[in-house]
Amino acid sequence: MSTTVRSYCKINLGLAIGPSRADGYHALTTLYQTVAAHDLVTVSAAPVAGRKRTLTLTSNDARVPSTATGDAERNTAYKIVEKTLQVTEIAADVTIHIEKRLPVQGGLGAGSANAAAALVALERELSARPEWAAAGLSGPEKLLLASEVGSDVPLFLIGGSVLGVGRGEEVYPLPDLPAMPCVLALPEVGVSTPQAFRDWDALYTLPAGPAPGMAFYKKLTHLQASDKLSQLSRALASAMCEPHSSGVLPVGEDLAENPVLALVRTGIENDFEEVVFRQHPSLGPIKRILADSSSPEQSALYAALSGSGSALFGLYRTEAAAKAAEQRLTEHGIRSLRTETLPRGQYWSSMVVEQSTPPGHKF
Ligand SMILES: C[C@](O)(CO)[C@H](O)COP(=O)(O)OP(=O)(O)OC[C@H]1O[C@@H](n2ccc(N)nc2=O)[C@H](O)[C@@H]1O
Ligand SMILES: Nc1ncnc2c1ncn2[C@@H]1O[C@H](COP(=O)(O)OP(=O)(O)OP(=O)(O)O)[C@@H](O)[C@H]1O
Repeated sequence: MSTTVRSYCKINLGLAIGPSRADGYHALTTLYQTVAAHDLVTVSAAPVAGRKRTLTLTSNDARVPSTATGDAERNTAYKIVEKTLQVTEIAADVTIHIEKRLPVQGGLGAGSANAAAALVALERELSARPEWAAAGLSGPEKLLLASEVGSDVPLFLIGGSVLGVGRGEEVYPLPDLPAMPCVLALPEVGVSTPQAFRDWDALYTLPAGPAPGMAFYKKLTHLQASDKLSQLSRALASAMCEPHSSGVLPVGEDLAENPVLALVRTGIENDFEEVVFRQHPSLGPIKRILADSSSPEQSALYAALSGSGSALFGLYRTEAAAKAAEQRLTEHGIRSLRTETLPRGQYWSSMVVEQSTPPGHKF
């Protein structure tokens, strides 16, 4: 048997970084949105005699930790499959293949999505065998395993528009924003997420003891940092509620698009831009290319860095505007991907590509 699923990626519509926590993570608030661009993850599982299980991981991309590169244990998909087999006490030979189409270290959560996709595919493999069918994990158990693999993994077990708080792993499904044309700009540079958080701390944390040149440091107190999180939460809540509130829509604005317009009007920002655009000066101009057009109707409704980057995205009102943005990026020699945001229903209904059974197999 083998099951292939689409491993969709995400963008962040606003990301506020809060105080660093005792466990080394940072509190954050973000609105995740799943996007149709994807990798493909194939899992096959076969029973083994005895209790010894084997796990093999292959990929078409040498940058993905795999059995061939000798560090498969670092791979998010490997980790979640291993944890699931341990918890369910299932002895199986499992192979995972990741066909990478999305960038590595792109801020699109592609590696995190691979873990959620591997879990979905593994579940389907297990449920197809009578001897394993009863061993399934509950929804909360799956979210817990996902959060142990990475802060960005649980969102992919929800899909659509998702509120992320805590260190990003505490996720709540939000009413879906309408599907919109989206262009991803994929610069050649990779950005390390831990390094981007360290750069944030370096910018906003005063060094211990008296130091000359203190004026160069900005201090974000614990209180101010917490307030940044609350500000974004308030902006998200009011924007999501706007179509139902007593607010009067400005003339000419489409009600269906209104939550996105309302979000943009609240001034959502990605805090990572402040540090990542300094470290990688080529990225700021790409945001302007995504955002601006000579004709106002072709400008992006919103453009920003995704997560810690290096990918950036633009959201557009029409396919024509998205195509024009793609064209502008091509003219500047920047790789891009034209796609669309993916509401929760479509995320789940289009996830499974195929499930095959070996000849002669009986359910
Ligand atoms: C930047 C985002 O992509 C936004 O969506 C995520 O916060 C990153 O999520 P992720 O890649 O799943 O991150 P994890 O694998 O959990 O953490 C990688 C490293 O990033 C840092 N990290 C991550 C999340 C967080 N809220 N605070 C942090 O400081 C920590 O140094 C951690 O060791
Ligand atoms: N399944 C995977 N695919 C790609 N990289 C992986 C995977 N599992 C672990 N990694 C490691 O994780 C690192 C980050 O890769 P990933 O593609 O998840 O970054 P990202 O898109 O920036 O994610 P995020 O938005 O969560 O920060 C890679 O450099 C790689 O060594």
